[in-house]
Amino acid sequence: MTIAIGNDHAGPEYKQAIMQHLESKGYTITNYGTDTSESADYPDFVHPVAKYVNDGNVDFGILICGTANGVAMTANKYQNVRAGVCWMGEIAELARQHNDANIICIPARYTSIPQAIKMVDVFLNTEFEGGRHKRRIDKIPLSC
Ligand SMILES: O=C(CO)[C@H](O)[C@H](O)[C@H](O)COP(=O)(O)O
Repeated sequence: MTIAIGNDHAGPEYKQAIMQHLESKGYTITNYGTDTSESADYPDFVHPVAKYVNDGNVDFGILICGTANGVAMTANKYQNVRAGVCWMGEIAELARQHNDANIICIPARYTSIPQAIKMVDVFLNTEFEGGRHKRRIDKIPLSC
């Protein structure tokens, strides 16, 4: 499974821990985030991650900023992206089961690294349920 990951200055440690965890499990990850705590602008790394997911070049994206709102807002500008803000395992599970989310957005300043890793594991290992949820996600894109 291939993954694109990105983060701003709020989350380099979270990104490193998630990458280390996933690489030890055999995932292929491309890193578009910053590796320092120097102030950075989240759209600069969200666009490459979201574009890769949007174009089907990777299976999933992982985005990290302080609240997760900025990265989610930016990523959801892309037609084929469904980016969900997640703060606990059950929300990450439902983001996949009900929303077919293809990017998980993690609020580094409001969750722990172990919790973030748990959410990512759940997210990557949960299938979309389809059915009524497929009908609903098909209504998300703007037709105008
Ligand atoms: O949470 C964020 C965007 O939704 C970002 O992580 C920003 O860093 C956040 O807005 C805080 O900004 P600051 O420059 O770290 O004060």
